Amino acid sequence: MSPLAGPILTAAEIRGAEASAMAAGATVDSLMERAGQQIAVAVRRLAGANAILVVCGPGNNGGDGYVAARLLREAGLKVRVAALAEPKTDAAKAARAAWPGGVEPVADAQPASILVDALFGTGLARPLDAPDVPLPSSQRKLGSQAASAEQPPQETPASAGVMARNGAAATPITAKLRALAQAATLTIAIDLPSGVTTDDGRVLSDIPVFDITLALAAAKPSHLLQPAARHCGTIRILDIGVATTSAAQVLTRPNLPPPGPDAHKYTRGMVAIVAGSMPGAARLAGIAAMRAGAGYVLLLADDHSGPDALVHKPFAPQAIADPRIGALLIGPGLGRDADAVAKLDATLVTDHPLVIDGDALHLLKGNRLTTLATRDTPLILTPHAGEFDALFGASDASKIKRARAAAVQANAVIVFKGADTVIAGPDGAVRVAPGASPWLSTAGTGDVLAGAIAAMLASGLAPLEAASAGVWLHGEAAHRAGAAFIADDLAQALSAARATE
Ligand SMILES: NC(=O)C1=CN([C@@H]2O[C@H](COP(=O)(O)OP(=O)(O)OC[C@H]3O[C@@H](n4cnc5c(N)ncnc54)[C@H](OP(=O)(O)O)[C@@H]3O)[C@@H](O)[C@H]2O)[C@@H](O)CC1
Ligand SMILES: Nc1ncnc2c1ncn2[C@@H]1O[C@H](COP(=O)(O)OP(=O)(O)O)[C@@H](O)[C@H]1O
Ligand SMILES: [K+]
Repeated sequence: MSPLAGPILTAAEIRGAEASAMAAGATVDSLMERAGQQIAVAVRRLAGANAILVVCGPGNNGGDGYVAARLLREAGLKVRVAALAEPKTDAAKAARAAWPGGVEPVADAQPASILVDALFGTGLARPLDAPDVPLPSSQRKLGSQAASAEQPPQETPASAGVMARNGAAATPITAKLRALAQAATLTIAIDLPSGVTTDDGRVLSDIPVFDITLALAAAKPSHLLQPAARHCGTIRILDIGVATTSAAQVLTRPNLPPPGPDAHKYTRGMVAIVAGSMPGAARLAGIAAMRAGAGYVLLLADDHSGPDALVHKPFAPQAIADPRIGALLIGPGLGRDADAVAKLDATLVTDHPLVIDGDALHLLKGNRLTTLATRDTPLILTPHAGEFDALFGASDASKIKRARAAAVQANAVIVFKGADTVIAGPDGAVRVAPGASPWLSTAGTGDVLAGAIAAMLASGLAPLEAASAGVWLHGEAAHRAGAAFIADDLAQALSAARATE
């Protein structure tokens, strides 16, 4: 059981990885047995001596549930199984046959302190209450081990079940799942919470928020993309012997060594920031750049407020021509007037590595974006959802797909911000940031991020690494800043975030 990290695989990619494992000698049954073993070990650790209810669906996610239930029972735990429908796959049928206890219809299942959701995983195809799934044909083997579990099930007429075959009014699956979850002290989803898509972070049904999700083999996009990610709770990855690789990775702590003994301010990186009609935003970015570790930050603004360490100069084409500039940031508080346009156009003709944020992103629409894409020097764009839609068009596609397409279009690294920030490069590399603090939803935090990224770019990191390091530092600073912080506090907290080894 390892923390959320490593590659992020779509449903098709995980099926490909599974196929490779099978080409190398594994079988669906052996993979399912291994998955069930790992789940049983994890659940046992989490459940203690508490009674467990495993709810199983008709596919291989349900199969994993039957295997885990059998192994947990063999380990002496009180386990009951409830099924939504008879297993459909051969492996799930075999797993069901090997489960020696009874099987209750989910609709009738009494709760247990530990709820294990093995209804659907990567095969979920539609909202939970949409399909006509029949009840298990053999109801249950009462008098078996099930009777010794906490709150053993009572006999219930078949007509009372979810999606009863006689067409009687059905209890919606989601309502039942919510009720079972509410009555449990710990809820554990196998692979994915049932009711979320695998690839794009959508939640198809009104499902509960789980305490823990045990992701099999690797993270999937919906473990990270909102709103699905918030239904996962704490995510742990289980190694089930399937090798996984992907161009998409969970964002992790960057390797940022402290300055060497021979460092000087220019070797640590010089950031220049173009200020505009709201100089406070550019100032915040400047403070953030300094606290993220830049050696020299130049604020191209007419006013002189802010910390003394921040060097001020009025904006002028010769000021941005300084060859020592390692990254030039434009956008925070720039405005969209003629002055802003002139500053942006002067900036775009330099050959400095660029970070473009905020208002400047709106001004890129059309020709400027097309021209920018032909530029060879490093470029990072940091849109929030509104800026992204304005620049690249709105779409229902997954945030990862959209960020990748935008990166190709702009020939730039895209930092698509939000509660689930996605960083994408034109070569298809993707990093997705997990667990951002919702307290970041306050004005000015994007300016702080832009400053942190500019500092990383000026330090010499490649654009994808610079953007990733900036997003990580920003997230770490937010956790350190705690609750109800303001953007100034966040910028301040970057120093401590940068100091972590
Ligand atoms: N990755 C690995 O290496 C390994 C993965 N393993 C496990 O396999 C899981 C994927 O299994 P899976 O492909 O069988 O899909 P799963 O999620 O069980 O559901 C598919 C079934 O549900 C049905 N169905 C779909 N939506 C529905 C709905 N709303 N309501 C009702 N029914 C619905 C669908 O029916 P159909 O659409 O075909 O009519 C089909 O019958 C994966 O998450 C992991 O747990 C391990 O066992 C081995 C190693
Ligand atoms: N609900 C949220 N949860 C986590 N992070 C968030 C949330 N809302 C915003 N953020 C983060 O806060 C920052 C806000 O940036 P932005 O929208 O540009 O704000 P501003 O323009 O006011 O500086 C981004 O880094 C974004 O990823
Ligand atoms: K599940």
